[in-house]
Amino acid sequence: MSIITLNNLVKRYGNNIAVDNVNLKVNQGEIFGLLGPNGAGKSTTIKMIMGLLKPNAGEVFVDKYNVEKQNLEAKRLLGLVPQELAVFESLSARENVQFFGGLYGLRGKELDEKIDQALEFTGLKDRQKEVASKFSGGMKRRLNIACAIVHQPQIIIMDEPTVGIDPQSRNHILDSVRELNRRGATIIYTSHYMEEVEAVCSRVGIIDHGKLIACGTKEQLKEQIGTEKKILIELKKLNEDVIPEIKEIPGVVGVAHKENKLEVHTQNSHDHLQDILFVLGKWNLAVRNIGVKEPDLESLFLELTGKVLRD
Ligand SMILES: Nc1ncnc2c1ncn2[C@@H]1O[C@H](COP(=O)(O)OP(=O)(O)OP(=O)(O)O)[C@@H](O)[C@H]1O
Repeated sequence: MSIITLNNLVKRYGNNIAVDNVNLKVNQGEIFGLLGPNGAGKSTTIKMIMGLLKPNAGEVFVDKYNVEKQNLEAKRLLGLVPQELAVFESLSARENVQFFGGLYGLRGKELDEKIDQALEFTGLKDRQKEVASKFSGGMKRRLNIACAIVHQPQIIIMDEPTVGIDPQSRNHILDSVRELNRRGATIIYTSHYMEEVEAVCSRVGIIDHGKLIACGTKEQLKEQIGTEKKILIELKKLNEDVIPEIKEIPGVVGVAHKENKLEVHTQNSHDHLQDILFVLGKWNLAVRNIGVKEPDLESLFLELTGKVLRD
């Protein structure tokens, strides 16, 4: 069941079209990744989902609510972790979370309990009394998350939550994305880091110049372009006579070799490893090492847009 629906969504800034007729459904309970380079239109899309920005055309539904017309009802279901830190430097961690909890209408004992849970969840409970200005970049990012989830929303939108932080905080954030999802939240996660999206998201939309150019599970996306998988095999000793027989295995599209190493290119949709090992065994060729290089979203992006994802 879809919990967020974008219908023909358009946003222009003067002549620049930031979001270009995007149609998208995000399913309840999934971690949906919105992947695209800087300036692709990710933040603009998120702002329209949150009702912070009015589209030029099209509409957004959050659950059954039209975001423009039933903004309050929709907002109650949403929590936004914005790209720019939205914490008050002069307030303590606890006071920050308290402020945001208050905005969502939490009061008294319920507010206190939910603040405790949000601080605990983001690993900031021990530092709750310290002012945010003393925090490292990674801790501020975690506080940003605590503020966004204090009201325990059904849907959490994270806009590039790991930009400019150390690897430890990054891993902490990625773990918390998985944990929030395990506890039932639907997550939209935007990033221009392919590895992060691959690591945490169940489905991915790829956006470039405001257009959603591909959407599906990671496996579907990779199959869509039919990128080859490479199987790298190191043998004790290579007998080149085996190569024509490996080439005959259905789905094998090419074999390269150097010294005692074979590089077998196969179609991604088939699993050929067993067949290749069978042929090598038949020729009594001992295998020292095997590695499989899967196609990744980076190669898909390159194929779809003709450019690399990284800036
Ligand atoms: N307030 C604004 N006024 C004019 N143009 C804008 C404004 N906000 C965004 N844009 C433009 O709209 C396009 C999409 O920007 P957006 O911030 O949505 O991209 P993004 O994918 O989130 O990239 P980033 O990761 O850099 O934030 C860009 O060309 C950007 O320059």
